[in-house]
Amino acid sequence: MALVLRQPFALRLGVRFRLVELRAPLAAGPAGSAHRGAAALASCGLGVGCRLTRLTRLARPRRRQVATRRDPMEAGFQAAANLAANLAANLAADARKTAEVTLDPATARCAEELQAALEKLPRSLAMAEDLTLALGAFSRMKILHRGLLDALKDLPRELWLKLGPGTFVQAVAAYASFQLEDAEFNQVLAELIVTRGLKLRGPELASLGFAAASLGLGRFEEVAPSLAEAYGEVDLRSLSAYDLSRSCWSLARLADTTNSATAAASAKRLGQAALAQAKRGKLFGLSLSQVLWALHRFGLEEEAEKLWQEAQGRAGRDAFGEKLRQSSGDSARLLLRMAENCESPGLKAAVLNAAALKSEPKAAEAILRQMADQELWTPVTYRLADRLKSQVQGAPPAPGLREAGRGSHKYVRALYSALSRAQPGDATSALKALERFSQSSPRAWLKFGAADEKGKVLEEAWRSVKAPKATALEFGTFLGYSAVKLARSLPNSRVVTLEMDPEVACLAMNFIEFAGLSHAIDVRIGQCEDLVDQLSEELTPGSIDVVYMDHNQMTYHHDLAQLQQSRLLAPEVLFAATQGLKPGAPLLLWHLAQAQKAGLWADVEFVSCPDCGLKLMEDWVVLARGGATRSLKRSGGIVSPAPRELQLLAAECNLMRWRTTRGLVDETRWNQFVQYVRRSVEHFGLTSTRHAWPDEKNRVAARRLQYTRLDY
Ligand SMILES: C[S@@+](CC[C@H](N)C(=O)[O-])C[C@H]1O[C@@H](n2cnc3c(N)ncnc32)[C@H](O)[C@@H]1O
Repeated sequence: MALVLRQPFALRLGVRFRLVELRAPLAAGPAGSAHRGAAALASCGLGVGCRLTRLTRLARPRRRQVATRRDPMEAGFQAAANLAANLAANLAADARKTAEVTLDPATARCAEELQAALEKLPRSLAMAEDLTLALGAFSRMKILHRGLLDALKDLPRELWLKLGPGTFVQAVAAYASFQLEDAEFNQVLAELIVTRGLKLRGPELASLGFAAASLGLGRFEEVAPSLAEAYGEVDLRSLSAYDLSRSCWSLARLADTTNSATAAASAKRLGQAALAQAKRGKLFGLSLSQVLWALHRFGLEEEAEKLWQEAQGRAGRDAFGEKLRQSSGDSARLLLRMAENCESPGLKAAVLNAAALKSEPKAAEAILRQMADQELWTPVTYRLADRLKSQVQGAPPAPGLREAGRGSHKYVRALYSALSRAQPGDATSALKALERFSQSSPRAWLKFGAADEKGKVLEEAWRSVKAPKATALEFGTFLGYSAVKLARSLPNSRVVTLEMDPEVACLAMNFIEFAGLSHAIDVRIGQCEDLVDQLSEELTPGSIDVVYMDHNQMTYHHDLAQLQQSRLLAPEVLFAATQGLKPGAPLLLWHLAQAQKAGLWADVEFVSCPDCGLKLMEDWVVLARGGATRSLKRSGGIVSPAPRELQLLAAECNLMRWRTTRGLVDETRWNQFVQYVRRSVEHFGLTSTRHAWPDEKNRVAARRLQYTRLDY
């Protein structure tokens, strides 16, 4: 059965895989009996029975009965798969810490045993079930196992069709959690979803829909209608708030939201069920923001408003972020509401300052008065009051609050450190103060992609832009450090900068006002993908002269493709991105190199620099200049998909990003990992084109480092 693509090929690059890292629940795979697994593994002669004793003792007994395989090879694979499930179960049960499981030699041995068994094992239904079990376990442990992924991809179609519905969903969900961009296999999965039919229980349907949306299967015409219909039939009372919200989100990602009555009707039902959950106090934060986002996409504004009224007391940052993006007109009112939930006085004052910055003068005056009553004026408020010629008597007296307050987050402390050390209106001293804060201790370190040597390379490139009144678009504002650098490097420019975290965006607005650049820098709150859609309605085609990306390396190439299709880019656009090697954006490197060969970019550079002042850490700044012979907007149809090795490498880079958030990757491991990324991309002809190291010896030493992989 051939599935029809919903979009022309040229548009396919724009299909998104966003939110998976943030929102993907780790696929819930089945788990077999630990004891059976141990016995089977011992009996098949792989020689690890004794090691298993320790591991199985840690595991919680699992209820699911798994038939023991007769064939010794099958039994060995089953045992290894059970072992993987036990390792993951220990993790889930909190019996062991993430670090232990990821770095544990037992995990490495289990991965090797699976690989060894896979190489010899004939494909059968039993094998496919065990494969699903093992892949689900590795997905939950956030460890990539290439052999398992390859085996899943190569499973014969008849086995896919024989898998029970639950196992099928688990297999697709586990695969999707790795975010591979394999268009060919996606087509196979899309076809299977449609062919097999969707008679599933509610939670299974939620998992499958989420996996399909994460993989971008909505591009295949039949997938969205099938899922929409299935959502329409399922008993929504069986869904938790979590499953309801991801179902709603998935449907909006998969379906053509402007032209599908079935999908809109299912979205409405899901929205009503979400409202019921909100009334019980069960829908908040990210889940709430997903439903709001989806209802808005379907044009179900009344439903979205009812839901917001019900749930806003428990909204959290994500939902406020989404609401702020949707209602640009009353952003000040929303920020005032958000400020009520800020515990630290420093953050509260910063959010109120941001509300005043977003208000008309009369409303801003009222906010300043409210802040004075609460003694929340900061140096930023004094600057703003000056600009507005406010009549309000500030409190505390000038210069105002310069301490973030006890228990404040590092980012808030960083802002206040700048407010207390730098000169108001002096961008250079403000930037220096942030740098000093970041360097003051390892715990204070902040990720500024445009600092140090990389900063010099970027500033030099920005200064070379010839457009007299350039418009620059930045992805990832954070505290506004690079936005200020951009605005300084491009005199008379307008910088639009995109930030998904509303509190962080408020801190940035404060920093920018303090640096005296509010007139030049416009901070927009929301997911960049949605904000770019909004910008393309607002700006004239060809109006963006500079793009700078420093947000999520996994999506750089999609975000660039979206910009190209939006026609917003000027023909001579300068595209710049940092973190090309750390954690790595192999797919962006591939796409740019391919597009340059196709004559879409006049010039592409990968500049090797030390990362953020760290001596042996290599990173690449990516620069691409327009002005080529072919129109940039056509690149989607010309650039060939990245080879599988690079797709897998991109997934590994993403897992390293995740491990960093768990404190699993120290500086030494990062130094080694980036060299592994460098060697891997060099196999595909992607090499650095120039070096900007203050000390060449360090670059040479860094390039000798070897990495022991955490993935398999
Ligand atoms: C490394 S920081 C940016 C640093 C900043 N450019 C600088 O040097 O000052 C990345 C920022 O991107 C934001 N971000 C990540 N993904 C995003 C997305 N999809 N849309 C908007 N912002 C995003 C994060 O919240 C974070 O604040």
